[in-house]
Amino acid sequence: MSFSNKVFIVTGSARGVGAGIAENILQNGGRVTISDVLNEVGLATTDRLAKLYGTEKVTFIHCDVTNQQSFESLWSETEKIFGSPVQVLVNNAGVFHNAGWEKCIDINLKGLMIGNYLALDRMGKTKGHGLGGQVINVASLAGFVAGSDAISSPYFASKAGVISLTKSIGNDLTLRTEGVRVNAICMGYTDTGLFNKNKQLNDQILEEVGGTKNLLPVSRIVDAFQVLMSNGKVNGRSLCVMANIPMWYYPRHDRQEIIFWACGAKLFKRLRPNAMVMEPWHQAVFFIGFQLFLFIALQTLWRIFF
Ligand SMILES: NC(=O)C1=CN([C@@H]2O[C@H](COP(=O)(O)OP(=O)(O)OC[C@H]3O[C@@H](n4cnc5c(N)ncnc54)[C@H](O)[C@@H]3O)[C@@H](O)[C@H]2O)C=CC1
Ligand SMILES: CCCCCC(=O)/C=C/[C@H]1C=CC(=O)[C@@H]1CCCCCCC(=O)O
Repeated sequence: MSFSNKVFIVTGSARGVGAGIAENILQNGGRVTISDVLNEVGLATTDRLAKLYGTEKVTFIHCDVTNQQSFESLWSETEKIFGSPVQVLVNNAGVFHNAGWEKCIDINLKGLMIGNYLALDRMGKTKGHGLGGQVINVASLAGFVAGSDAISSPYFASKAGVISLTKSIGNDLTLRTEGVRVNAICMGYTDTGLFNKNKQLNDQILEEVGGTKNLLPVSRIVDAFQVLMSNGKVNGRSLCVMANIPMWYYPRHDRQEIIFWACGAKLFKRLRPNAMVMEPWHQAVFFIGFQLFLFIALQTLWRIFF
């Protein structure tokens, strides 16, 4: 997809996934601000990319995403340097739980909230340049599942928050009134530099996923970014990326699931009028029963019509 001079901001892009996305933007003719708290690494990445794609296409601005003022000046400086409005924000900056739980929540969730609201303010029709735009939040599959210990729980909780934020802020009303779409990328373990830093964690993760062949290369996250950029319609969705299988969209409206279980609880009330709670094993029986019912109903229909 050609980005023909479109202006992008990618947070936490000194290295890893963010740097991969920034390079892809340049390869496709866009202009990008690389931003990070790591000045030295950020400047080195920017230098390397400037040599390949032109100094007028890429710049580095220091930004700590947890700081509103820092984020605001990142946005204003970018527009000043490139002389055009920002049209896409990639909220990629993130840390893992080893940074400490408060930092993890601050950077992964609060930082993204600052970014999302700022994007609505600056790109939206109400207060901003009015051209609309896109926000891509880098979440994780960790946002859908449970971690296996208390230590990693802030990371899982922060990413669940990002998925929820994406669903809620990426709603039809906001899209109509502001012209801004908000989606997320939820990937599994990805082979960024990080994997060489902590041998114990590396070994644990590699065992969990079944070897390096099941780690995602950064290029697959770049592909996911391209998918979201080329799809002009999706909003509030999480694009899930796992190794060796196609990507898929997690639906925004998980109301169906709530309705399913509410129907289950209603039926359960008929069987056990005084029960206060439908226990997990009741739910399992209901779920299996429902599948059986569907199977028998479909078989009967098949027999009638064919
Ligand atoms: N590597 C993996 O297995 C996975 C990573 N992710 C997510 O992908 C994103 C990128 O991660 P990686 O590239 O793997 O890690 P990374 O550590 O290479 O890159 C993250 C960048 O964010 C920057 N950063 C940290 N705190 C910041 C702050 N307050 N303000 C601005 N920048 C800040 C770091 O300096 C770093 O350059 C993160 O949000 C991470 O949670 C999601 C799923 C899997
Ligand atoms: C199905 C979970 C996918 C998680 C993908 C992800 O975001 C991974 C990030 C990890 C890379 C290095 C880390 O420190 C991150 C978190 C690792 C959590 C592992 C903890 C073990 C567990 O609770 O399962």
